[in-house]
Amino acid sequence: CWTRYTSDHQLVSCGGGGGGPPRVTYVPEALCEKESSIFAHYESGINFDKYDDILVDVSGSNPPTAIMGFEEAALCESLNRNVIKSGYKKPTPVQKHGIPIIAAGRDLMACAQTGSGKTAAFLLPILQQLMVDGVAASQFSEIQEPEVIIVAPTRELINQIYMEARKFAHGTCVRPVVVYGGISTGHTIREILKGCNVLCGTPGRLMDMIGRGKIGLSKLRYLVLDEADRMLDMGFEPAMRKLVASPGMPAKEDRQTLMFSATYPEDIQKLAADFLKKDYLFLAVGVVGGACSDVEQVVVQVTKFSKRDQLLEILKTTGSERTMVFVETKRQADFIATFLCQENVNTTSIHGDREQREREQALGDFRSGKCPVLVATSVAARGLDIKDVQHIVNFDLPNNIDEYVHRIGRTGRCGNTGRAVCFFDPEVDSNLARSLVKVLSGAQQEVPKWLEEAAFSAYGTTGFNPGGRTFASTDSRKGGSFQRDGASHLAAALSSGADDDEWE
Ligand SMILES: Nc1ncnc2c1ncn2[C@@H]1O[C@H](COP(=O)(O)OP(=O)(O)OP(=O)(O)O)[C@@H](O)[C@H]1O
Repeated sequence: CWTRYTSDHQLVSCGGGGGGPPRVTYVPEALCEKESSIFAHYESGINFDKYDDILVDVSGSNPPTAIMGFEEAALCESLNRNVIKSGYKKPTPVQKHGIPIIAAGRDLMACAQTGSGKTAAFLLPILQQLMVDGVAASQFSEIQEPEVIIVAPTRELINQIYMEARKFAHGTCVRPVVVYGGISTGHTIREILKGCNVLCGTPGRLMDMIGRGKIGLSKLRYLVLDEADRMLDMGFEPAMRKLVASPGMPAKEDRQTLMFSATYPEDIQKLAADFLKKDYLFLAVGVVGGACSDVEQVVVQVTKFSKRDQLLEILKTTGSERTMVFVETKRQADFIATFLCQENVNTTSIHGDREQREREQALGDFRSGKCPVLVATSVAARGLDIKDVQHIVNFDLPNNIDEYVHRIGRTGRCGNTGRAVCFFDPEVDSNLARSLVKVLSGAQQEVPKWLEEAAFSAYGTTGFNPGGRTFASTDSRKGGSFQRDGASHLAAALSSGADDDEWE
């Protein structure tokens, strides 16, 4: 029997009649155990120290004092060694504040710009606590009871988080395991049964493993939702509610729940509070939902007929520099990738209709530079941390501004700079004009006159204040100050087409 999420976000099953989807037999290649591979990293960029100038706001009662350096985190020797080998010299703001908050046992909803180190902000204090408590190296058992569950919306992202957990836990007794769809279930189960302290998973496969009785929840102490706003919107909210209601899952008072993202629509924040203890802390680094200011954003007016030629023009100037081209549908991804290959541009593509083997191959070829152009749907918009991505092209605009912020955040990471070109077709994109102007001005980017005009004519002038800076503090418990325009986020999620493939 099988259950899965359809492209329109419904959980369906075979109804007991068997005859489900074809059996997945893909087993990813074994990981390289060499330290040079485990700790491979890229250098932080010239703007890394500018992180210190970003305004930070922590709301909620009695927040602990921030740390200024990793030494103040009092990490145990092995963790400290791994932090050094990872090339981390100084914590980023979300780490300075997030690490002591988590170490103090508090629930947390944290918002910080793309590429600013949110993953280590939750992994380090969790691993530190497991080490302090002497969590035993788990051994073979028919049921594993992890202390930590981390969930993320896409397969590639959860795999990346797993790789980070494996890196920081290197040489310790803590064993992370990753589970996600598209790979052999038998392989997944075998990996779990070898021992599992930190379970990283996409919701579908995670619930499957819990349902099969391979994962018990009674020892769970930490539940982490990365890309939390995505994990709680229309697509995943039912799965998250099912997860926290699973037999054995400690009540929210008895576990620590941690949420991280670069964007937090207010309606999602309100909903997220259901999963958190009443006294959770809200950490905002910079403007909630703001774009990374290390990314130069350029908006180009196009027509649907001129886009392909304009893309080719751009790719002529980028040469072998790594470029991600975002499109809206899987069909469009195939179409544009084929077009670019025909034009002799080394291109690969990633989207939800490709087999997992192909998706991993595509990402590998892009990472290695074999294919410097990756055409992607929103499945690659969030979280992916790829060295030397210098350019983003939004060939099609997404249907909500948060997705745009995540997409352009694939460049300009960790203090490095990047460039994002966005094609704006007034025929189809005018509903995004106003929020685009806000994001551009919020990140001190030039706003083209024609776009400002499009924003005015699309929405009228009432309350439209593109230059108005709104500071971070937008904890919804304070009433919030970040004005979202147009339809609510939930409506935006609902309106996403049937070709939307972000649900794993
Ligand atoms: N303190 C640090 N010093 C140097 N590099 C760091 C530090 N913290 C994180 N990094 C590196 O910065 C990069 C971005 O980190 P990470 O992927 O955690 O960002 P993020 O905030 O989760 O981004 P996104 O919102 O896109 O998911 C990674 O390569 C990570 O190893």
